[in-house]
Amino acid sequence: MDSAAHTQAEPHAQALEIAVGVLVDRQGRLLIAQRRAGTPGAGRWEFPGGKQEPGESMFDCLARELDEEIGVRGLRAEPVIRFSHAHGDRPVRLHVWRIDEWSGQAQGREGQRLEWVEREALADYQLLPATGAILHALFLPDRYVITPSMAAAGEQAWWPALEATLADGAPLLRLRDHALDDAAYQALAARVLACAHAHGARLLIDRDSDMCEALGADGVHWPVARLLAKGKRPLAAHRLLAVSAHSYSDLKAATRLGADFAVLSPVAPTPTHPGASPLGWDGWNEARAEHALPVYALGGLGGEDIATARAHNAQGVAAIRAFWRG
Ligand SMILES: Nc1nc2c([nH]c(=O)n2[C@@H]2O[C@H](COP(=O)(O)OP(=O)(O)OP(=O)(O)O)[C@@H](O)[C@H]2O)c(=O)[nH]1
Ligand SMILES: [Mg+2]
Repeated sequence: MDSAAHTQAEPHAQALEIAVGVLVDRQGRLLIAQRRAGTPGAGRWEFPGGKQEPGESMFDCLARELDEEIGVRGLRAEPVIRFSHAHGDRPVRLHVWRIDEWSGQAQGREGQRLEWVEREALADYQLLPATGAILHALFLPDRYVITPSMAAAGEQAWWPALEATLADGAPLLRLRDHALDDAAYQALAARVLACAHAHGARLLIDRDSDMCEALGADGVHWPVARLLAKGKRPLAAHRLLAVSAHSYSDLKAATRLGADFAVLSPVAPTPTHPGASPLGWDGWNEARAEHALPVYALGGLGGEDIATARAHNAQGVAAIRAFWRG
């Protein structure tokens, strides 16, 4: 079993527990702080936060650290993601919150520099490793829509359903149609992309990165085996690389090879994959573990499962039928 292997190989018990707070102001800018000389990662930029003290809950730790480091209190905070990664000689487990309301004016109380930065401008800063996972978790939606094949739905019905799905507020889509050859898929994807962008939605395609570039699509979605065969991230950093995973080791490979997010399935039985045995939430938890990337739960789930999914450290729910307005 993957999960047993992981417990033996990576003893998370030794990880330092860290609360991290991302303050977001009314203009959508994020607060970053520069690590001081003499601390690990000096000079790099981070989101404020720090180590849990004995007897303290993670939220109390967040509140204390933000008060100590930047002088803000009265946090209204939403959990965003929890993940572990090796930082220096010790693994750290980051518990990340998004904070939209607080009292007091943020100031560097330990002599550190602070800056309010627009998301797009963060690329100009030397951030701590794994900040990418935090940013994706902050800005990816809680639903990921996978399109049904056009042949199954019928072309007449498919296009109005796409429009209705987009109008319903589907910010992220994957165009899944394995029956089409590359030329037909590319022609379809060009049209779908225009619709998606007209609604401010992003579209990932199932094909190679050259097609993604040629179309100007927002990224690609691959099975993990395809990424393993490629051996490295196939895309520029500004495009999204999504990966389909079914186990702890799939997610580990996806993380190592630079995926931006993953979809882990199946949670529950689903008619589209009748042979697959469901993970259930316990199995999902074990496989999701604390990989440093956002992971959607997929398989027999819908909008009503988003809260449960988020409580299991999921980014949200991915679905075909539940989100398609066909
Ligand atoms: N605050 C923060 N720490 C992070 C992030 N990412 C990340 O790997 N870390 C790591 O998590 C640990 C945070 O501990 P810290 O040095 O801030 O601890 P602290 O505030 O309690 O400081 P202290 O040890 O001076 O009391 C560091 O090893 C840091 O490199 C992040 O985005 N924000
Ligand atoms: Mg700190």
